[in-house]
Amino acid sequence: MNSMDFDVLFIGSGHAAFDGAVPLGLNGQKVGVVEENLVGGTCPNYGCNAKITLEEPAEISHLLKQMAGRGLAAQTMNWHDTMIHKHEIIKKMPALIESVLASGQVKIIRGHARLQDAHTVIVDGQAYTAEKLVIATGARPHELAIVGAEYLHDSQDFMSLAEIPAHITILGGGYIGMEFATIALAAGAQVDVIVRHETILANFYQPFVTELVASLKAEGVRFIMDTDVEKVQAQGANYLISGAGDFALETYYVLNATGRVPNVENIGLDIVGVQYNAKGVVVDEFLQTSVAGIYAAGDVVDKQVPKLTPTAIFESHYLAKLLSGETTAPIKYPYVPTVTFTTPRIAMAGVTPDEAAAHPDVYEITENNVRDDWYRQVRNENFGQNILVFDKAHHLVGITEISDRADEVVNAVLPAMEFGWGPAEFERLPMLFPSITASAFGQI
Ligand SMILES: Cc1cc2nc3c(=O)[nH]c(=O)nc-3n(C[C@H](O)[C@H](O)[C@H](O)COP(=O)(O)OP(=O)(O)OC[C@H]3O[C@@H](n4cnc5c(N)ncnc54)[C@H](O)[C@@H]3O)c2cc1C
Ligand SMILES: NC(=O)c1ccc[n+]([C@@H]2O[C@H](COP(=O)([O-])OP(=O)(O)OC[C@H]3O[C@@H](n4cnc5c(N)ncnc54)[C@H](O)[C@@H]3O)[C@@H](O)[C@H]2O)c1
Repeated sequence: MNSMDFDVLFIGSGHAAFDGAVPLGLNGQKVGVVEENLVGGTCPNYGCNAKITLEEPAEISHLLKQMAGRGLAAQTMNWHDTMIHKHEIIKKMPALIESVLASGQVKIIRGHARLQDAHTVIVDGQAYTAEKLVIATGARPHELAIVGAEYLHDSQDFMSLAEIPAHITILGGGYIGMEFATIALAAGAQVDVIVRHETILANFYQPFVTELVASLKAEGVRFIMDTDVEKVQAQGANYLISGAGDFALETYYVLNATGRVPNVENIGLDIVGVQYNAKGVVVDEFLQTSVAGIYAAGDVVDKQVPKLTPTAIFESHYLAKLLSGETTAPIKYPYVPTVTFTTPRIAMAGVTPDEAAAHPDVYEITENNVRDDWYRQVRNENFGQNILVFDKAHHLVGITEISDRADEVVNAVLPAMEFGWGPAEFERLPMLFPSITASAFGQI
């Protein structure tokens, strides 16, 4: 009989924790999560779900613009009303996830957790013991060490704005920079994006990124490249951003979107001897840290796979199987898909066009112009290309697409990639017609 308070105790209650905590609890284990903020963590409350309730209205507004004169009229997104709608949906998230946790008899402990030893966590002075611990503390916005850093806002601040400022300046050309530029633009703001180097969305296929940037520019977004911001000064209700040389820009709002850093501080890692670095907690192929019995999952982990919700969920499910003895195998990541929720979208999974081009002996590449596909023309889409990568047995191993519905297309073909379907399997798949999936599979 285990005399500890818990069999497994998670620090954090985001996807890296709750997706695995519930099956462990349903399996009869004593499970707890410690949370110092909103239950559910970043993705539901301040990330994916929150963002998409703003991005989808932006996308609908974009679609109406595309269809203007074809039976519909263009309409700008009303920020104030969209925000009320977003709050109505998102404020329910913590209670929803609490009920999911309750379904697995998972105990929620509120407060800040700190490791005391390999089996003890202190939460606001109270000790809790556990056979196994999982560090799932996620990440937070990267802070820029510049003069006037106190005037910078992060993505969470932006998603709480009651009104959209007339002029927004975004620092960073990554996921948040591009997605929030798209949203602010649809709400009628003048948007400037300042990028430190010459590359935007560095992990994505650059010819498609060039098309996305050209589209945003055509809609009015200004990109200021190769510029290091050094100072932000308040000037009444405005801000003056200045940088190397004589760079100066006046704006009403500055969004810092220069990345996220893992939450490794103040949780007792040094006390217990858990190894970590600037990219996160170091784990082995079982997600076990340098201390036996302490594991880590999600954004806090230093890893090669993208730090995204699908990754956090996969890792959490893996740990549920490992810690309940259902598996003894190392983690084997699937193809992790990713998308920028911009208009148009760029989505990808698996082998990239660049990797494929570098290994012509292993891969074959097919390029498709999907914009001219009759079904995409129903929505008068302006963009649409994809690159499919096949192995020599003609199994799909990679896809990159730019189009309004690139996310749906990549999702549709993921099973084919993951389970190695070839032409024979596709022949056995009747698809709803017309549908974006049928359109995507037509190319394979
Ligand atoms: C604006 C934005 C948009 C995003 N959009 C997408 C998207 O569209 N698709 C996608 O796949 N990913 C997206 N992401 C990334 C995604 O949100 C993360 O990959 C995911 O939430 C990671 O989950 P996690 O459980 O590892 O961490 P988190 O969800 O961050 O959970 C960690 C939790 O631990 C708690 N915590 C930390 N330290 C302690 C402590 N000492 N004691 C107690 N509690 C503690 C925190 O309060 C937090 O609730 C987005 C991120 C942001 C910021
Ligand atoms: N659609 C999605 O899946 C999605 C959406 C939003 C966020 N996310 C997750 O959240 C993370 C954070 O997003 P993000 O856009 O903040 O990060 P990011 O890593 O995608 O982009 C950061 C940007 O900031 C720049 N930068 C970094 N340091 C800088 C500095 N000191 N000065 C100026 N520029 C600097 C980088 O060059 C890059 O352009 C993402 O990496 C991703 O894991 C995912």
